[in-house]
Amino acid sequence: MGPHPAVAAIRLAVRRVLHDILTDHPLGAGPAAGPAAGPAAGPAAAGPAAEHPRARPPSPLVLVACSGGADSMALASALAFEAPRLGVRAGGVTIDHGLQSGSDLRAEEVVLRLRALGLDPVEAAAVTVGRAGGPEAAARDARYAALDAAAARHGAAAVLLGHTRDDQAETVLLGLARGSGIRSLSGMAAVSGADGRYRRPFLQLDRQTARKACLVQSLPVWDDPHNTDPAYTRSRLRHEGLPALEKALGKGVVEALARTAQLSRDDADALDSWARQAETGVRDANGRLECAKLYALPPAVRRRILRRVAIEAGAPAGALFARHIEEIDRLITGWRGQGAINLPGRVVAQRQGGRLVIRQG
Ligand SMILES: Nc1ncnc2c1ncn2[C@@H]1O[C@H](COP(=O)(O)OP(=O)(O)OP(=O)(O)O)[C@@H](O)[C@H]1O
Repeated sequence: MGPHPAVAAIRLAVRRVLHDILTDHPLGAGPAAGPAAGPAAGPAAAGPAAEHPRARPPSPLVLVACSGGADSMALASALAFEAPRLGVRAGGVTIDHGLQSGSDLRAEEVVLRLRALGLDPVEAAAVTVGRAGGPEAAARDARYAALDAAAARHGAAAVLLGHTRDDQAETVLLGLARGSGIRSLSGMAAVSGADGRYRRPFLQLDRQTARKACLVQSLPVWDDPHNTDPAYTRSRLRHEGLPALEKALGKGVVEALARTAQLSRDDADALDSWARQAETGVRDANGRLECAKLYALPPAVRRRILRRVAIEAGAPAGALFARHIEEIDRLITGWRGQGAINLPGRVVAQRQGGRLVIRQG
């Protein structure tokens, strides 16, 4: 008898991503690279193949970022199962955000659970969460910095994250509510970070499947109290917003929102590339932006150019909002002699003799 359908689904999702990682990995290691954690697989086996023609390259290491919650425990269990079959080493990292008393003990517990699955290396990393951008953003920044550091320390080829289709739907709704265009509707990418380090195998999988997979494998999971705390926007969306939408629009809404993310991502990528190409055509011989040529572009392309130029001039991307870009845009499309526009990062935009000048003041 095969595994439970939920377990089969999580394993298949992870297997696909491991295949992608092996294809991208410079060593191109596959099953032929030998046992996952055999003597030839560790760092000791590293070294120029030319010096040791018979030495095998080390098999790539894939880490799972695990909070101990159902999604990432399911992910860890599927990685532990699939990795050795594909000649991949599998490890895990849990981050202690230090936001609740006893979080260090919980992190130690997660380490034990990951080791029990057969993962190696496994570590807990403690971080200090700042305040910038609000509690959720600050925790996320600290977490990714620590995951980056762990990946670099262990020479990991990839870090797997347990975001599900439900998380993706929530992210799309949060983007929609920000009102800042299709890039913010495109949610989380299946592959992101430096050199495509972060992979999200469960983006097409629903949260219930991950939970079920933990249940049938008797994996203990930890429910983060933040996930149900109404003080957090995402938690309110998860427990009030999405259920209300499902009630009004039907069960398929989560799937539709996740599909919207993919479609929006493709559209946003295409528009970004159009804007990159169009930018050279709107500059004069001295490299200055010509207002008449900008005017002739579709608004979506023009606004992308304006945003890029403002960031290049020193405006911090996170502080540059749609209303800033609209104001610059009015220098092109609604010109009535208005004065200079102040942007974040002491950047100033003004129109001078048919040219748009954006620079740090
Ligand atoms: N403390 C942590 N340590 C390591 N990885 C984490 C931690 N918190 C989150 N992650 C990673 O980020 C992913 C998304 O986390 P988030 O808390 O947004 O979603 P979640 O649906 O509650 O996930 P989970 O059920 O795994 O906790 C997790 O699945 C995990 O891969």
